Amino acid sequence: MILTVTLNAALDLTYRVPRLRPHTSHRVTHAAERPGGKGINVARVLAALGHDTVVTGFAGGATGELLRRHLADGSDRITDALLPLTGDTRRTVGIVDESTGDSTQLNEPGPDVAPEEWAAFGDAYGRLLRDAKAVALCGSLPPGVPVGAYAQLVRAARAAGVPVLLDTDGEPLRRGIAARPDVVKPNATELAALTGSTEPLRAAHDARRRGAHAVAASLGPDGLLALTPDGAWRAAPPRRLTGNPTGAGDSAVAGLLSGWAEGLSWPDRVARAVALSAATVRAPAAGEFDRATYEGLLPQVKVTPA
Ligand SMILES: O=P(O)(O)OC[C@H]1O[C@](O)(CO)[C@@H](O)[C@H]1O
Repeated sequence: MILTVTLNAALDLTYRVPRLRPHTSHRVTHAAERPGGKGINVARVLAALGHDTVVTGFAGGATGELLRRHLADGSDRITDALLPLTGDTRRTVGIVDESTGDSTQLNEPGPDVAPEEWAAFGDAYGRLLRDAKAVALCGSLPPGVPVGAYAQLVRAARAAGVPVLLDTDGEPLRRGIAARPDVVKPNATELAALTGSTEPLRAAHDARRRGAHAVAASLGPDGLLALTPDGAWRAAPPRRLTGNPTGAGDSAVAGLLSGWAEGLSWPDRVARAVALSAATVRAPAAGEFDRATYEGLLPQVKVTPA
């Protein structure tokens, strides 16, 4: 199975409004809620691609219970190995402006995690790694989890011989990358903040020097840049697609991981990541992908040496 870790899971709420105007009140035309947080989004896409997928992390309180009930309804085909927590799982709110398609995201910080809850996670994670053929560590850290948590989880995966992908930002990324993950998947802003360079290829070289074996940087509508031990590639969709980009980076992670698990070459992995990202932007619900768009775009993704 493929394991995804979401330490700061969320119940994602999406509100659609005809036009978003700050300082005014809005009538919501459509509201949706679903289990979220980056690793859960990755898992949903992996499962839709036919991979046996397990999610772990934390879920607590009434919101955590609701999130787990959604997972248990089976529609996402994900196995729930989330650990209980005393605190209440956070919510995130995405507001989609129907006049432009743009979305505005509000992410709560998340519940406090006690030292004994974090220690219990370390034990459970070690057990889950025994059956994992790859692991993705995704998203922000909730309060109480040490800032070096991802470095610790990367080291544990490497010690267990399980390939590990890291998708986070800020200090947890800076520390995590030094633990030598197989792949990091920052977006352009996160990569620039890490390295101080806004030129993606130069920044990716810097990220590799900091410890990542491979860097796959998502560049929004411009696609993806991969700098790997096998070579460097840019992958771009055939045209700019408009829509809701929430979860597009998570779909890219699923594309990279599923491609790795199926033994695809790096150029084929990045093509899949870009097609899945673009198909997520086009899907009506945030964090899902439109399969027809994905299948139509995949052969049209242009992969060129970088
Ligand atoms: O963990 P964070 O970085 O706060 O991001 C979480 C949020 O990002 C998303 O995963 C989209 O990438 C949402 O589902 C939402 O839960």
